[in-house]
Amino acid sequence: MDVRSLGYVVIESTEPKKWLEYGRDILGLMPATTMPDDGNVYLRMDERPFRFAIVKGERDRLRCCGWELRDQGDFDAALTQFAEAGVAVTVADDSTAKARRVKGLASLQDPSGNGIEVYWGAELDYARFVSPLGIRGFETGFNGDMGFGHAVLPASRLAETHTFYKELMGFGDSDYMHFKFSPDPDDKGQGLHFMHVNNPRHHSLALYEDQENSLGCVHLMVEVHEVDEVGYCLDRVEAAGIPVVSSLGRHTNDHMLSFYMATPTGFAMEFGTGGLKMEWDNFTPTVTSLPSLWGHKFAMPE
Ligand SMILES: Cc1ccc(O)c(O)c1CC[C@@H]1C(=O)CC[C@]2(C)C(=O)CC[C@@H]12
Ligand SMILES: [Fe+2]
Repeated sequence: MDVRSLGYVVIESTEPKKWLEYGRDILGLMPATTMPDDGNVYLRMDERPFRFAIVKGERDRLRCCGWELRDQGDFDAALTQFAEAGVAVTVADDSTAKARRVKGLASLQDPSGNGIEVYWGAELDYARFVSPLGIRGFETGFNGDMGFGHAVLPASRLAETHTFYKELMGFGDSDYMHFKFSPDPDDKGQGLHFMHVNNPRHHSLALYEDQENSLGCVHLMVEVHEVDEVGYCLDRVEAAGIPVVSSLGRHTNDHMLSFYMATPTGFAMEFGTGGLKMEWDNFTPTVTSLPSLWGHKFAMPE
């Protein structure tokens, strides 16, 4: 499978309006102008009609990640591969695909129960992207082909889930880390697989060994072009009294300069700049022992 990018996320929210305010006033995302007035919140960051869809529901959680395929041929081939692997897939009807602004759409789950959508034929929205906070744009590549950023998902079955993305969905390994927060010898710690798809972003997905997470997400990351935009965002977060989950720092593996904040859903949002653009042809996956070169003081996991 040749997954091109992490196209969007769908977030289930008891109060989508909170995400409208958070997305617009803190992140500087643009409320979509071309999406239906269906009570859901759609937020833009580039020429894609939306990157965040927030749908009203019973729970507060990440519902799924939307992974982009190149064309109908790749999409049909993916459906065949899922079927051969015995993975249950629901192919969306036309009106559901239209609601995502794509030509073809299917949904499934990874072995840890994280929601996945695969799609092809993404529509572009050429209504000019204007950040309500004057951000000059987000780092998403040409026509958004680097995806909106990355997602770190909980994986109660880490090894099986990693194999699923690697062997079935064709993701590549970027880096692996292992964390151990307690000296207890019975505590095996937690693994963290960083994985890339077919674009230069260092990782579009990370899988964090985690039994507890009921939010369906550890964090999402968005990237801006300029370091000052990270600083301005940090000022907005502090002024709004939003918890800073991790202080400013620079990651070892992708060189991202970022901080993390709470979102209305409870998982974190990483806001960063300066991530590496990788060439994968001659890349050998790494194992890294430290999350950051400097900074990134995390509020200890609850
Ligand atoms: C280590 C790292 C490299 C690149 C990233 O984009 C990135 O988000 C991270 C940090 C990931 C990781 C996390 O999200 C959950 C809380 C973790 C385990 C920590 O407490 C340190 C590293 C954190
Ligand atoms: Fe991250």
